[in-house]
Amino acid sequence: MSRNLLILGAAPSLGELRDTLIRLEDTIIFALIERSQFKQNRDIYEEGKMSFKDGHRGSFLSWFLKEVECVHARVRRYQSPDEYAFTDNLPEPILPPLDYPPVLVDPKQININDEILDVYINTVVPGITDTGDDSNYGSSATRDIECLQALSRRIHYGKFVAESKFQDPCTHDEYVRHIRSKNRAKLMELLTNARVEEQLLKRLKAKAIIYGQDLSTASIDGNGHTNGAANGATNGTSILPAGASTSEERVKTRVDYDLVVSLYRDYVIPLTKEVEVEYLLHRLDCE
Ligand SMILES: O=C(O)C(=O)C[C@]1(C(=O)O)C=C[C@@H](O)C=C1
Repeated sequence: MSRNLLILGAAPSLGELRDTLIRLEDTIIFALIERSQFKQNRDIYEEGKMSFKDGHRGSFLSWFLKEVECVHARVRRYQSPDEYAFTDNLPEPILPPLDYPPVLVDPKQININDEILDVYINTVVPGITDTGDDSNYGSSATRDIECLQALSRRIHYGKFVAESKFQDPCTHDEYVRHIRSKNRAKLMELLTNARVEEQLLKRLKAKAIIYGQDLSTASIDGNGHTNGAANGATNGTSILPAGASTSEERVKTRVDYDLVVSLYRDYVIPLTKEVEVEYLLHRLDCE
């Protein structure tokens, strides 16, 4: 069960924060599946490919992001300490501020959305889509924004995780020592939990296989179990498709599950850890 920041209070536990990270896995997998139905549509990411009547200079995606983020800023999305905008100079909210519990020290100082955008456009999109152009620019960019917002939220959640680890009496003094000596490597070592990462990647693969199945050609019995689906559907008890007997056999899913796993292994987890280290390095600035 995960609850939002207003309900979690001033000291969310590491368990509660990890629950949110687990729920965000679902959001990210479904967002990737949604984007993968459209072609790569490279032109939407390239500056100068389209001209804008309002004088915008930049890619179609950057135009769309700015418009969407302006609306979201007006309803105070970026006042939430776990929401980070990709564009600058956003308008003030039309709603009064909410009273978020002060969990983080200087919550908005670190924002690595430029890095996330770069990985997303140059690695994720080419990985999950077929090359080519199907003219679905608005639909593709809408899905891109959903993917980017979910990835950004997940990765910047590292600040909350870092704060919780910093507050833990068992490791507090060690964190303070490494922060004072600005020892990034030691901080990285201390905050890393290899077992949690390993479990996460296993769970993610299972989810990507299950959520990614195309059940449109499957016959489904009264208990919701699928039988002999053409496209990687399960036999009800196993996450493997009917006919696939070993975990080595490839399952055809709407988004390549190995790609989802490598996205997390090579980018999402390392970037979250980068945010954690950066946050910790500034943790004592105001004390
Ligand atoms: O759960 C944690 O302890 C985290 O710091 C989050 C996270 C992750 O990105 O999923 C990052 C570092 C740890 O090694 C394990 C997992």
